[in-house]
Amino acid sequence: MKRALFRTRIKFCGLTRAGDVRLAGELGVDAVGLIFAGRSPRRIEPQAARALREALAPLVDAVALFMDNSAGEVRDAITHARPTLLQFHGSEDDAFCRRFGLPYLKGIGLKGAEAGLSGRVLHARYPHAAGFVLDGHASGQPGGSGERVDIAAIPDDMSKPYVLAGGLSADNVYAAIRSASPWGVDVASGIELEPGIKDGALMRRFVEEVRRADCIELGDNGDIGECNACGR
Ligand SMILES: O=C(O)c1ccccc1NCC(=O)[C@H](O)[C@H](O)COP(=O)(O)O
Repeated sequence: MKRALFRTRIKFCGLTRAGDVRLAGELGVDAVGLIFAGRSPRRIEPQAARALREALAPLVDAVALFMDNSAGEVRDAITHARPTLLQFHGSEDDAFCRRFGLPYLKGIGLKGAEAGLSGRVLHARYPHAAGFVLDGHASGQPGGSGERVDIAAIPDDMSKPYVLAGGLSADNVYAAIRSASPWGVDVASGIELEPGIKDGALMRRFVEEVRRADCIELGDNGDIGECNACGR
């Protein structure tokens, strides 16, 4: 695949402070994840989400993340956070995920019960998903654990966009993008001091490494060429 002008999307997940949301926007991150899953140490209350939403720059997506929340909880979060995208990480089915009238991503744990599922099966199971978050943890487990995603476990027949997640950091995201060419990358613990408390320097380095990976132009034969923009 020729990657000239390709831009890997970046999602920072589990933000709890308005300053972190502002910095994410300034760094050019595409989406920030606000977590409403009961099992998350990064969980925020819907009322707190309102302030975070107001700190978000224009043209940056707010993603509301759930894991087996009730429909009432999802609606309440939507009212306060006004997300542009939903992300479901539990055993929700397609009918549940689509009933809120917003595009959604389905989180899939690449270990355990969902390991080995083909892209065809995932697309048939979640026909209305806008895309998938392919995560390093076991299915049924919460994300944000820093468990490293196994690139070899990614189904090779994904036709919808997928966001790669699980144990990514500034130290490994370059290699992950180069080997998997995902639509986007998602990170929670790899840019944190502690759950929900992001670190500005780690956030910045993560973005720089994604940009560096995008800068490399791969020819049709997989050869690495020079970046048109910076000549490196
Ligand atoms: O991050 C959480 O606390 C979380 C809890 C419950 C369900 C999903 C959760 N996060 C999902 C994400 O999108 C994370 O960013 C993704 O799992 C990557 O996390 P990490 O390995 O820490 O970078």
